[in-house]
Amino acid sequence: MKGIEALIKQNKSFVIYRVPQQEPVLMLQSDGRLLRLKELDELNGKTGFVFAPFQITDSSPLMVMQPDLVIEGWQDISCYLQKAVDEPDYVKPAEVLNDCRKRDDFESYSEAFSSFITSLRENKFEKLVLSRTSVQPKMDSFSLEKVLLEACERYANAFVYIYHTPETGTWLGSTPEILLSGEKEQWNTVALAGTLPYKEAVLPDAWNEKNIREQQLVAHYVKRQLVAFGVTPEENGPFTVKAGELAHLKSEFFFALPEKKRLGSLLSLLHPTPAVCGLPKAEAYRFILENEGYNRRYYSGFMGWMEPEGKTDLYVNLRCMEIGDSCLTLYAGGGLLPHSELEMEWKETEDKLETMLAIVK
Ligand SMILES: C=C(O[C@H]1C=CC=C(C(=O)O)[C@@H]1O)C(=O)O
Repeated sequence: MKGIEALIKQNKSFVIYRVPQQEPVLMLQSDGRLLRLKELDELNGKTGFVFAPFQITDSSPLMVMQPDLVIEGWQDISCYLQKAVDEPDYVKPAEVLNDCRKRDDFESYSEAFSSFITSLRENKFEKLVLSRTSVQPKMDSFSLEKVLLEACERYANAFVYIYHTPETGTWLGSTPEILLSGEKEQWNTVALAGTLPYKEAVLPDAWNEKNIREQQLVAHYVKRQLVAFGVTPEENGPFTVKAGELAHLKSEFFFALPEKKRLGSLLSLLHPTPAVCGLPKAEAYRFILENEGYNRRYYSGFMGWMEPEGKTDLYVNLRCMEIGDSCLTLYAGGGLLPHSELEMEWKETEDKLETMLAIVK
């Protein structure tokens, strides 16, 4: 079925997402006039589907969709998509914003790696996350619906989504990392970091010091930011979790939120966590923007439904790709510490890219 492609051709602003253990939801804003915000704080008091970049710019705006159509469950979503194919009301073709992003070879990764590692070894940073892309040709047989269903099936514990607006282009991903989730008095976030291949259904029990330290830095940061927001979290972990063919270390934080109208302010304290950026935060953020050598756009941003007086499910945009006309741009990164080694870090990005590669092959 070509329903999702039809919606994109009609340049509709929509998202289909599936929170783990929940029914999928399709949301569409038919007037296409989504909120475009300049700062995360502007999310305070807002309700809608948020799509936030790593860095807010004119070409990667912070979008909030306020849908006028919401459909739950595969069956009803499929019926709607079928109707979209038949719809004669063709609006205007979607502009191809960025077909193929670059910087996906080992050479440019190793150049960036050496500037990152030099700064780490000079003790300018405790941790830095270096990321890259991998550009893949889009096969004629490529079907967004098939890829989306495959992602939902394979990655039962992930937040899976496809998102399209004229401003952002089309993105699809399957992420294991909660940024902020909850309702009423029960809220939670996580510190997810450290990566090992998950082989033959056996979770690793021996993590090396580098992985433990990487995750610890994220956990300490998350706790600090929550406390700075006036929240006292209960901490659980770290323990090993599975995410596709990978294992990570995860700590969970549970807390009550007295000021639900200030979710945007809490998000600006949390984002970007050292799972995608580094420490110290402001300096690491600047360093990445200046030295990584490409534009992350929405990779390592966050997305999901936000509703201060209802239920919120926001996830970090990892294990994702940008869908162009002829290419797919896949994204992945990994945390570097002063002792990180080039080949091992490259291999880790390859393993992470496999999450998306496995469903588009
Ligand atoms: C930055 C990514 O993963 C983060 C989440 C889990 C483990 C990570 C790591 O081991 O480096 C990263 O912090 C990515 O998938 O692109």
